[in-house]
Amino acid sequence: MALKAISAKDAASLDKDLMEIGGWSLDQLMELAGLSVSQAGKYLAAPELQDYNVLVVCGPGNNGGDGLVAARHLAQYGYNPSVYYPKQGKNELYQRLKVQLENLCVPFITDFEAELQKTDFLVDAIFGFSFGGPLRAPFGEIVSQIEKSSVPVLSVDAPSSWDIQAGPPKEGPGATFMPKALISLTAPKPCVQYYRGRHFIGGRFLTRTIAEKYGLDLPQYQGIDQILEVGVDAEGRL
Ligand SMILES: NC(=O)C1=CN([C@@H]2O[C@H](COP(=O)(O)OP(=O)(O)OC[C@H]3O[C@@H](n4cnc5c(N)ncnc54)[C@H](O)[C@@H]3O)[C@@H](O)[C@H]2O)[C@@H](O)CC1
Ligand SMILES: [K+]
Repeated sequence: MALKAISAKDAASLDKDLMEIGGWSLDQLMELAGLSVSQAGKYLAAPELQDYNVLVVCGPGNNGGDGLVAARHLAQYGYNPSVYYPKQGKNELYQRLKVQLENLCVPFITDFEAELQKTDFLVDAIFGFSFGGPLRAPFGEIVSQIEKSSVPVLSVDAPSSWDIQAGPPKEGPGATFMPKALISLTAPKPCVQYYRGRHFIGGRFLTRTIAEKYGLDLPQYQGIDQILEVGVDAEGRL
């Protein structure tokens, strides 16, 4: 199935349209985005829920917010998530998501290296479509550690450290980062052409009018599913 990509600028503008014209709140969009991430995680993880450790690494923006929501759903499904959130977003929405996780006894860990050793699966919710420029501390070190580990990774919206347009950096942290799975939200970002792995689409809130405005395809989600698996062929086409 072919799905057109959306630039970072259009993705930000589409979000604004959903909220300013479409009647959505950020909480709602983030909830559906995070729900999709959790469904992709469940799809990829082992069926033995109880002993399955999932480490959700969250960045300071809304990509990190999607990770916080996903961690909550994974906990409710019966997985054993923990959250690494080294630069915590200050706004009220992130604070509330954090309280929700604390009430489910989901740990916020500080020793990332030790946690990486015991995790079965990692959700990369560090940066999404607003990432730009070289990685600032502490994220260069975090991405390097993820890159070096053999833990399977699900990246949310984009592999963190990749330029949204131009893909993986030529050198330094992230240059060899290739997550096992990627879930694009609303529409794939242009960097997906450099991606090789399992690819899902999620964020089931696109309307026909908005899809037409941005020249996007409406993903053909099946039934009640919040995600759809889409391929990437040998030439990088979706
Ligand atoms: N319509 C959609 O598809 C929706 C998307 N959402 C999510 O929102 C994301 C975009 O969120 P944001 O715009 O908040 O941005 P991001 O979460 O992509 O990143 C912004 C944060 O990263 C920091 N940052 C950027 N470049 C950096 C660098 N080089 N080194 C260190 N820090 C850096 C910025 O200072 C800022 O704090 C999407 O990718 C998606 O995951 C959802 O939450 C809501 C709906
Ligand atoms: K990401």
